[in-house]
Amino acid sequence: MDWIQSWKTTIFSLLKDVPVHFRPLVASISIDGTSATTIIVDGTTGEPLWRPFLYNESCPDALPMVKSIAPVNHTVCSGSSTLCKLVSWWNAEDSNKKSALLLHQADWLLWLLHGKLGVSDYNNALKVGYDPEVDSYPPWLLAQPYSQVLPSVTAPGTSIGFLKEDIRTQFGFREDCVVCTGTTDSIAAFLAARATHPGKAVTSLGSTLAIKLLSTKRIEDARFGVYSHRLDDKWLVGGASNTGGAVLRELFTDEQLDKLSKQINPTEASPLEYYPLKAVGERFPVADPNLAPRLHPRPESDVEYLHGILESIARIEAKAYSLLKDMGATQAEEVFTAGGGAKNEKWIKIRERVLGLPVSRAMQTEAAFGAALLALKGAQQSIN
Ligand SMILES: Nc1ncnc2c1ncn2[C@@H]1O[C@H](COP(=O)(O)OP(=O)(O)O)[C@@H](O)[C@H]1O
Ligand SMILES: O=C(CO)[C@H](O)[C@H](O)COP(=O)(O)O
Repeated sequence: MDWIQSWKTTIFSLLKDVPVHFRPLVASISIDGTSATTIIVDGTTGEPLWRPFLYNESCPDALPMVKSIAPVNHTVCSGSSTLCKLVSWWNAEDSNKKSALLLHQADWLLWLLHGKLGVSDYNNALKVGYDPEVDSYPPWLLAQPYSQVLPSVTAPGTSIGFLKEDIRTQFGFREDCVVCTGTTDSIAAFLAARATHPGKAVTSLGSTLAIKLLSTKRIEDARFGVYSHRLDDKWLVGGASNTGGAVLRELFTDEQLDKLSKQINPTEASPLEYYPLKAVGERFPVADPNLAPRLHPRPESDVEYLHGILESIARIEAKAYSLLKDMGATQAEEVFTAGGGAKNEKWIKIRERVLGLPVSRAMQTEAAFGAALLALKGAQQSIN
């Protein structure tokens, strides 16, 4: 799969999808990307020097070196962190090091639109080691030879520059349309839900299960895959599990999910205990690269099977919130749901029972809505 080409094709086809009469009204653009999806590019041309490292790829070869330089249990101390990907590339590659530049997926796509290489945001940069609290890369990271490839970092939703002239004229966007720094996919989903008070949380039930709880306290512990993203003056505490919709999609079509779910009685607990994963390895609430998927025994009834899987995913979610509480985060009091799983009303009822918290579908379940809110913020800053 040529990921780079497919992402590029997608971004331009999305621009084409904007109705022609709306294009002159677009004041700003921002993008959210999959967190820790990492692209090493040539710092002059922006062309990738290597295939992209996807968010769920692990680079265990780099872990001992990363652990030897980073503080104990820092977020980068996980095989799938952006820093492990960078170190793994750095150790394997002999040429091109001098001209290399690291970008996250959102940074690279935004670059296609604004043309200024080397800009990121403090959400995407968290997993490469950026410290959003002091707003800089830490000294232990800057002391490394590969620190030269790190991008500059600004707050999400900061205007970077105008939409490139050739794109603007080709598609008919306005002259002063600005392109703003973005964020990660699950933070965008949190923003879309418009949850602004500590204690409010968003669970994104997309391909994976990502949890974000608004907290006044920052928590980070790689032993459990827990980290905190900065959200203005507060913290989005949470993590991402490898369980989620991608496992469901391997077993059922979306139509089957819809039909079978309708037959589930959500008030009854399923006795089936699974750990639904697509492959070996879990990140949160247990960080265990060797955790095996558990999807057996499979009952004859598909309704019972799906009930067991949805209930098991809900148990993982409950364990995650309970872990955050034990670690001192602001206590979760309400959970909004985003992503493709948010439309499943029966699952919401199951989760409400298992979590012991009010659970509802977010008003906006698309992460893209959160990215649009960041674009709005950037546009407002440009005007002021
Ligand atoms: N009715 C449903 N109940 C539960 N999950 C669903 C349902 N319909 C779709 N899904 C899941 O939603 C996922 C897609 O959600 P989406 O937010 O688009 O994912 P991504 O994280 O890839 O952007 C699929 O993996 C699919 O299994
Ligand atoms: O698994 C994911 C990719 O779909 C999660 O959304 C992602 O890992 C969450 O990361 P972050 O908390 O940095 O946004």
